[in-house]
This record gives sequence, C-alpha cells and structure tokens, in this order.
Amino acid sequence: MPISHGQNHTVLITGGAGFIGSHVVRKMVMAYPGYLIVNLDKLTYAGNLENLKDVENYPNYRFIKGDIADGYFINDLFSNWNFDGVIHLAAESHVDRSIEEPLEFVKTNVLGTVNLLNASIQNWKKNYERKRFYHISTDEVYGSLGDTGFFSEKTSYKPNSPYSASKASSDHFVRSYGETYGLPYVISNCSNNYGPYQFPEKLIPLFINNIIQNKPLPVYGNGKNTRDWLFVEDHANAIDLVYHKGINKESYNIGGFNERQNIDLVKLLCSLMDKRLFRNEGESEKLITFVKDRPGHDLRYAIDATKINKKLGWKSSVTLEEGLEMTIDWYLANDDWLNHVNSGEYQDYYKMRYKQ
Ligand SMILES: Cc1cn([C@H]2C[C@H](O)[C@@H](COP(=O)(O)OP(=O)(O)O[C@H]3O[C@H](C)C(=O)[C@H](O)[C@H]3O)O2)c(=O)[nH]c1=O
Repeated sequence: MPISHGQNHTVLITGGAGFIGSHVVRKMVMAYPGYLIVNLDKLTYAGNLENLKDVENYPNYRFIKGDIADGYFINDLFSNWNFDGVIHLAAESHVDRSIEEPLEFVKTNVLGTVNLLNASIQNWKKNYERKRFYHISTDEVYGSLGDTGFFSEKTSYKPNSPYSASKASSDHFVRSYGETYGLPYVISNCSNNYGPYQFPEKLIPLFINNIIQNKPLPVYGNGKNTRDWLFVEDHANAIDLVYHKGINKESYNIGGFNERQNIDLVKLLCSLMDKRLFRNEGESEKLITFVKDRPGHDLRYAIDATKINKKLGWKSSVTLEEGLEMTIDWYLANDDWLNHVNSGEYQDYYKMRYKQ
C-alpha cells in the first residue's frame, strides 16, 4: 500500500550533500514544511554543503556529518532521532573510481546499506505503520544492453563493474530485509543523471569544466557507448512520488527515454558551449580526444519507465537540450563552486588519470 505521512514526520536522507541527494533534500524541505528532514552526509570529495546554501536555515532542516559504514554511529543516530522514513542515497557512485578502489564501494554501498537496514529494523521493532525504507539505486545493476531493448523492473541483474556489483548487492540486501524481517521498502533504479551541482568527474560536468578551461575531452573507446540521460530535478520529483506513493516491496525504473551515443552527446555539448562562450562553431569539438576504453565498459543503458508512468503518473519534463542548456548556464554562473571543487583532490585525481 502507498503510505500517507502526517505532519511530524521525520525523514533521514543519506548522502544529502551530494549531487542527487542535495536536489532531493531541497525538494523535500521546501515541499513538506511539516516534515523534519535530517540530512546525513560524510562530506567526502563529492559531498558539499555549498549545494544546500539555500535551505540551510529552514526550520525543518538539520544536517549531521557522519559515515553510514560506522554501525555504532548509525545505531546511536537512529535511537536518538526516531526516524519515520529513510531515503537512502549515500553511495560511492563513480564507475572509474570503483575500478581503482573496489573495497571503498563495498564499504559504503554494501556495509553502509546493511547498517541502515539493521538500525531501521531494530528501531522500528516491527511497528512498521507509516514507516518506509526507500533505497535509491541505478540501472547499472542490469548490466549492458545490445543495440535494442530496454531495462524493465523484471530484467535480471547482471552488474559488470565493482560499482554496479555493490549497488546490486545493496538492492538484494534491501529486498531480503523485506522478506526476512518484514521491513517496508521501495527501490528505484535510475538512468544517468545530469544537472547543477554534479561533481566534475562524471561525463557532462567534466566536459563542461574542461571546455571552459580548454582542456582535452577524453572520450573512452570509440564513443559509441550509449546512455539514457535524465535531468536531476526530474529524478528528484520521481523520488518524492515513489517515497509517498510507491507500493511496498516494489521497484520502479526511472528514465527519460533520452538515449544518446556518447560522441553525439559530447558534440551537442560542444556546440552549446561554443554559443555560450561566444566561440566559433566547432572550436570546442577540437578538444575531443579518443582515449583507451574503460575496462568492462557497458555498451548501452536504456530504461523502460512505463511502470512509474502508468502506476504513479510520473514522466520526465525536461528535454535533453533544455536540460543541457540549464546545466551549462548553472556551471558558467557558479564559477566559485567550480573553482572550489577544482581545487584539491579532484585535481590530483585528474592528473593521475590523464597524466597531465
Ligand atoms: C568520465 C567519462 C565518461 N565517459 C563515458 C563513460 C560512459 O559511457 C559515459 C558516462 O560516464 P559517467 O562516468 O558519467 O557515467 P556512467 O559510468 O554511465 O555511470 C553513471 O550513471 C549511472 C546510472 C550511475 O549509477 C553512476 O553512478 C553514474 O556515474 O561516458 C567518457 O567517455 N569519458 C569520460 O571522461
């Protein structure tokens, strides 16, 4: 059954200072003044409280710094706060990093999720009325598609990277807690997100950042890998809907029916950036550099979002071109944010990967 929350509803959002998390926190804080939104974030390189400046003083918002991989800390947190619901977004999310440091992904994505599940069942003590554990996951758990077909909720899991294996494992743990302990849960699996506040290690913000700085745009392999792009605010709206209306023990695929081969997406981005930066058409494209492929690089992701559309009435509202324009404008208007994330660890990481 869908749940109806009253006022005085306390929601824990994990990873709320990250890219998608910060959009979800903003949405929930603003849309539900009667809820208390508690944002738990470890503030790793990808988490940034600057992402939430506009809501930090709202009376229904609290921030707590902490690590979901620390089971003692999580148990204390749950007994102090008595959460009614959990929206779990905290995760290590970058595939390239997972290839270099798989254990970090096991720690945060698997152990961290199990710590949250344990704390939820211990704290809720089988009194599950109006309680909900909502696990946010990815379409990468399904593996790779060939040239045709779509991932549906019934597609079997076949993760190919340490990242997707860790997310698949966490999805299975959530499901198992529903079966074994009766935990009320929902899961959603989303396609590639883009938009403001995304850390410039992922394709779109990395390439915007590099175009601004006239740095090479490293396209992996032949550039024919295909992703299904979704504007992050559309995802945040879907999360709000699934949290409130999703059916217990079900999963929902979220995607924008917006497939592009990487090379086509990059060329579109270059042409939009040329216009915004008053450069000659074709100038940014000269930065495209084909580099060695990612190991185990999934060929194609494409989401069949019919279920969430038919059952919950959600569909994406932003076209790829509109979303890219809004995203580019945001990065160009927020050079302070970009300078901040361009310092420190990101620079070391970029130099290490591309030996520049
Ligand atoms: C960073 C980078 C990427 N790429 C390629 C690799 C992919 O085919 C595509 C997108 O890569 P990105 O790393 O941005 O995203 P995915 O590997 O598709 O995974 C992303 O979308 C899913 C749903 C998640 O769940 C992940 O958390 C999220 O990171 O561009 C390049 O060609 N060059 C680059 O420098």
